[in-house]
Amino acid sequence: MAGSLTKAEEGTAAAVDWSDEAVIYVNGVRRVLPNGLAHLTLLQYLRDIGLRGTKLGCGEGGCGACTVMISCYDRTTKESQHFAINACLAPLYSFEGMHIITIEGVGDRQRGLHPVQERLAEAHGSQCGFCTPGFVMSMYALLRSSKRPPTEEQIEDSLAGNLCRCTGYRPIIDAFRVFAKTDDSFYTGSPSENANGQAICPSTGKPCSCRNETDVGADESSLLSSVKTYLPCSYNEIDGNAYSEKELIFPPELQLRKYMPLKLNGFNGVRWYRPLKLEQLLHLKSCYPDAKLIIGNSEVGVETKFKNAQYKVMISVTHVPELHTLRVEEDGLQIGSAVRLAQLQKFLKEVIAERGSHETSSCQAILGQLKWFAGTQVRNVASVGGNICTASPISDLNPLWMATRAKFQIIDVNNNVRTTVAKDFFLGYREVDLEADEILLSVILPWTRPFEYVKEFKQAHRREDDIALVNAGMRVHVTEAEGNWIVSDVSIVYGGVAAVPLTAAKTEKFLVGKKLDNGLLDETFNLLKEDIPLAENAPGGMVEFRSSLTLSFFFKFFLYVTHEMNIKGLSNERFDAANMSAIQSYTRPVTVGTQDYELVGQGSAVGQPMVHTSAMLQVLSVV
Ligand SMILES: NC(=O)C1=CN([C@@H]2O[C@H](COP(=O)(O)OP(=O)(O)OC[C@H]3O[C@@H](n4cnc5c(N)ncnc54)[C@H](O)[C@@H]3O)[C@@H](O)[C@H]2O)C=CC1
Ligand SMILES: O=c1[nH]c(=O)c2nc[nH]c2[nH]1
Repeated sequence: MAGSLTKAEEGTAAAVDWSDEAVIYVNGVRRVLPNGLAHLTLLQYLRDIGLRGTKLGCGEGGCGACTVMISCYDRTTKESQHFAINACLAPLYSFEGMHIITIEGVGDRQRGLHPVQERLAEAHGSQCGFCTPGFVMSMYALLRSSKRPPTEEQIEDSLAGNLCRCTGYRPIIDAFRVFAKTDDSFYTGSPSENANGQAICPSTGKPCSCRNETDVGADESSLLSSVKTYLPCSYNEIDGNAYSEKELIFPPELQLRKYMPLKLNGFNGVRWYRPLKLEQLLHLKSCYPDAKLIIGNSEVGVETKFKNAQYKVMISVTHVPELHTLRVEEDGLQIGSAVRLAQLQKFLKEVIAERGSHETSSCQAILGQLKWFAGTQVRNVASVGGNICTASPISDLNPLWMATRAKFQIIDVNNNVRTTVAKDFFLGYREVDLEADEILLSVILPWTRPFEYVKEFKQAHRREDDIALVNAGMRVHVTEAEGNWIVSDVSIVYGGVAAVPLTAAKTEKFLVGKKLDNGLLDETFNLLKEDIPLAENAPGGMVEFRSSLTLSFFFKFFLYVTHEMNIKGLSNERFDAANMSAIQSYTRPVTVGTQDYELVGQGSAVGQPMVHTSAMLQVLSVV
C-alpha cells in the first residue's frame, strides 16, 4: 500500500512511492507487521507475539541473552545468509523482508531437541537457564552460516558476546566442541595416532586420552571426566530422523519479494523510513535535517533506552547501495559507511590474503582491532559509519582511521561530495565535522607504503566484548637518508584518554627525522606524558594505570618496528629477546578444561553426573 506524501515531500524530484507494508517471517511463519510499531525492538515484538524464549538481559547488546538468528537473501550470490544478532537493540522494521529464527524455531517439544540443544543439555551446560537460549542461538547461527564445520576457535569467538553468570563456560564450550569436526576419525571411532602410538585428540591435534572418555560404558567406579559425553549428535533421538530434515529454510516468498522503500510510524509520532536509493535518502535528509540515520542501532538504541534520547524521524540506511561500497582501488580501499563490521572483517581478510603485506599494514591493524571489538552479535549489525559518527571517546577504530591517514567522504543533500582527513573529523565530545545537511558516505583507507608500519593497541578489563580503558593506533614510515633509515612520517593517536582521540603531536614532531633507536626512548616518554596528560580526576579513573598504558603501547610499537627493521636488515638496533612477547600478537589457545570426580555408588542419584531434569526444558527455553 502506498503511503501518502507529507507536505515537505511534495513537489520534489525524489517523491517516492513509499510503502507501509512490512513482511517478515518468524520461525517459518509469515507475519505482516502492522504500521505503528516503529518504536518497538525486535525483542519486544517477539515477546509480544508469545515467543518468550528470547530473553531480555542487559538490554544494551552486551550479554547475548536476546540472541536470535536473522536470515536474508543475497540476490547477487543467490544465497541466503545467516547471522546472530541481539534482538534487544534491533529495530523491528529493520528486518523487513527477512527471516527471524528464535529458540522456538530451533527445537520444541513436538519436534524434539536440535543437536545444539541436545548437546548443551547433556553436557551440563545450563544451570539457571537464563543465558541458555542465547548460547544455543549463537551456536546455531554459526553452524548455519558455516560452509564447513567450524573450528574450535570459531566456536569460542562466536560465543564472545554471550555471558553466563552461573553455569560456567567450561561445560558450555565442552558441549559445543563436538561441532568442530576437525578429524573424521573422531566420528568413526578410530582416532588417529602419532608415531609413538599415542592417540591424537581430534579437537586439539595433540596427544590425549579423550577417545577413552567417549566410551560411555567405561568402568563407572573409575575417575571419569565430564568430556566422556563427546558423542556426535547428528540425529534426533525422539523419532530418529536426521535433524537437518527439519531445519527451517529461507522462505521462497522472501527470495522473490521486491524490496520497497518503506515509511512507517510508531508511538508518539515517530516516523521510520527505509530508502532504497541515495537520492531518496538525501531527499529525506533535506526534508528532515534532524533525522537520525540508523544502521545497526547499537548506539542509537542505547541512547533512546538509557539516555532518554528521542528521535522523531529515523532513516534506516541499510538498503542504500551507495553506502555499502567495498572496493579495492588503486590508492587504497573504499569502504561504505553502512558496511557492517563483520563484513569489513571478511573483506579485510580477503584483501590481506591477496595483496602484498607492505600494502596492507593498515588493513592488518584494523582487522586486529576488530577481533576485540564487542561481540559477534554487535559486529553483525554495527557499521563503520555508525562507529565513526558516534565519535565515542573509546571508539576502537577512530584512533586507527586517524593514524592510517584515512579520509572520509561526506555528501550533502545537494549531492556535493567533500573529502576530509579523519584526523580533522572529530571536533569534541561526540561532535563531528558533519553539517545537518550532510552524511558520511565512505572511508578511503590508503595502502601502506614499503617500510611503513601500522599497529593497533587496546587494553580493557577483559579481552572479549569490553570497552577499552585506553586504545591506540600508531604508524611510522621510515626512509633512507645518507645510509640511515630515519622517520619520515609518524602518527601516534590514543583513544580513551580525552573527549576525542588524541594525537601525540609533540612526540610526532620530535620523532620525524630521527633514527629510531633505544636512545630516543626517554625523551619520547617525557613528551608523551606532556602530549597525553591525564588529570587526577580524569573521567574513567585509574589514571596512573592508563597513563602508563600510553607509554607501554608506544614502547611495544617501538619494539615492533625495530624488530621488523632488523629482520629486513634496515637496522641493527639491539633487540632484547626478553621483549619478544611484547610484539607478538596475543593468541589465546582454545579453552581446555576437565572436571574429574569420583563416582560413589550409593544407590542414589547423589554424586552422579546426571543431567538435571530442567536441562531439556532450559535448552528449549520453555522455563
Ligand atoms: N551496544 C553495544 O554493545 C555496542 C555499541 N557500539 C556502538 O555502536 C555503534 C556502531 O554502529 P551502528 O550500530 O551501526 O550505529 P547506529 O545505527 O546506532 O548509529 C550510530 C550513530 O551514527 C550515526 N550515523 C550512522 N551512519 C551515519 C552516516 N552514514 N552519516 C552520518 N551519521 C551516521 C547515526 O545517526 C547515529 O548517531 C558504534 O558507534 C559504537 O559506539 C559498539 C560496540 C558495542
Ligand atoms: O569502538 C567501540 N568498541 C567497543 O568494543 C565498544 N563497546 C561499546 N562501544 C564500543 N565502541
